Amino acid sequence: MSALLSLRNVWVEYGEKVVLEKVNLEVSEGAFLSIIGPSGAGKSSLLRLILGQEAPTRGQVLLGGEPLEPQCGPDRGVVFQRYSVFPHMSVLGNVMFGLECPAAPIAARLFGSARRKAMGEAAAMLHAVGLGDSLNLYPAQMSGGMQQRLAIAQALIKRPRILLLDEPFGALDPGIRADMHGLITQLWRDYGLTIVMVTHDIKEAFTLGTRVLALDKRRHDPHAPHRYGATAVYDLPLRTAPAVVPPAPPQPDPNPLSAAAS
Ligand SMILES: Nc1ncnc2c1ncn2[C@@H]1O[C@H](COP(=O)(O)OP(=O)(O)OP(=O)(O)O)[C@@H](O)[C@H]1O
Repeated sequence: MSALLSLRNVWVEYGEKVVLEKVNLEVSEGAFLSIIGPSGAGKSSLLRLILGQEAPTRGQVLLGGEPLEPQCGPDRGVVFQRYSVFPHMSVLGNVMFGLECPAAPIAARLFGSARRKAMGEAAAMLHAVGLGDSLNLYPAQMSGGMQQRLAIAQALIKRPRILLLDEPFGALDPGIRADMHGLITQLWRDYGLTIVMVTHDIKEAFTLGTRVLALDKRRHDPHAPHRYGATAVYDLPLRTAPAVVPPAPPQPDPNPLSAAAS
């Protein structure tokens, strides 16, 4: 099977500082790739390349066999550790924005049946992430775990081909983190997602991932630490299904739009 995402001899350099060198990576559709490595190894830089926020200084990044567009498109969704939701919008508004903005780029608002359809779609996605009863709340009224559920819904509503997670659960308490592991596993299965996740938590990397990639420097120059960059030092295939047992799916609200209409 051909790879959904390919990195071919990718380098990231800032002036004389080499952050990543000779990174070669093929990620097949449906994979859950965890990326680990010491602080400063270039894990977030790698995600920014896949997101299209940055271009490699050498090499190529291909999505579906095509060179990546130089900006983030709807084919890539991303969830950061925090602050990725709009604080001035309700939960439903946050997710609808992802549908309204591309469909009506000037007003960022749909009307009539198109709006009702978008509302139904956004409400269904919020049910899937366990926020079906919170459509009218604002982010400030929600816990960190709920905000991350919202960030995931916001990323998934555009049906990305690949979901990028940058330390998505790093700021959460252990219990909430375990719930989120169940949720992301459930969504990965239900939506047939391809996921690339950066984490500092090695247990999390091995529990969730079907494959773990470790970035680190192979060569060091003690007199010029910036001279060599990190690369993939280990690439461990684990299994085809993650070890986490997903929780029972949330019960859908029989009439999700009634809460949203108020
Ligand atoms: N715009 C930039 N200009 C110069 N150096 C940069 C820039 N962006 C990142 N770097 C450097 O690239 C290196 C890798 O940073 P990056 O954030 O990708 O590492 P990381 O592995 O994600 O680290 P952490 O685990 O601490 O989040 C760091 O040394 C950082 O200082």
